[in-house]
Amino acid sequence: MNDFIIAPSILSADFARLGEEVDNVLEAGADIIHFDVMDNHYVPNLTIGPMVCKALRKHGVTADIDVHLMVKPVDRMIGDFIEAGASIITFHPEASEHIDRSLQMIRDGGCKAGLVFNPATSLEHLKYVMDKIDMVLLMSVNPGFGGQSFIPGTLDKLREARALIDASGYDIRLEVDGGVSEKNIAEIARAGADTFVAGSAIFGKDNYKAVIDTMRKELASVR
Ligand SMILES: O=C(CO)[C@H](O)[C@H](O)COP(=O)(O)O
Ligand SMILES: [Fe+2]
Repeated sequence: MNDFIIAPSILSADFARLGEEVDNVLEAGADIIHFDVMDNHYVPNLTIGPMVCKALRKHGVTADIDVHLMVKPVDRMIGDFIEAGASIITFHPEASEHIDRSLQMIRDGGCKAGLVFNPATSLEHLKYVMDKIDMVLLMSVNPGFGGQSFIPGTLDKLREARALIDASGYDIRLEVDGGVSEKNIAEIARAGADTFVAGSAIFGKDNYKAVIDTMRKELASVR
């Protein structure tokens, strides 16, 4: 995998041509696929579930599928997404009664596990589960919709999360999700992120490769 990972969010893809959209964005240079699951309960929107993940695998997608669960309760969906071929499963601490157990379920199922922090959610939980996570995902918008603006306070929070991860000594990726584009990706990387979710910035353009190439060029100026 690249040092920096670009993870297009299929939330902004054309759902009527999803397999083709995923093929195209991977062909254009994306590293992994970000898969947003919303339940109209934990967040005020409704998207796609494990059947769609399974269908993408059946379609021939071999890239990692990064499943971002915005559902409450979360445990039942963890099992279903493991079975559906997810590679990474992240969830919000507010959506689990037993965070440690939910993380363990994900790893026991052979997937990488991560916790997602909303813009106003403290990173406090992290220190108790550093040995059980592979990914920290910081939301840079309030979850539920694509196409929102990046919340600038996320940069300080990224620096805080980066310091905690580095001090832990564990191999944990730091992902950022919401309002990421070729315009701000370098600044976000300088704050400590290494994995970048981008939905509208990529799928909103005609030429996915041109956007991803520009993002890589911007990232190359950081490290
Ligand atoms: O989790 C999400 C929203 O809850 C999406 O992944 C995120 O919003 C990506 O979309 P965009 O890049 O357009 O902001
Ligand atoms: Fe997401």
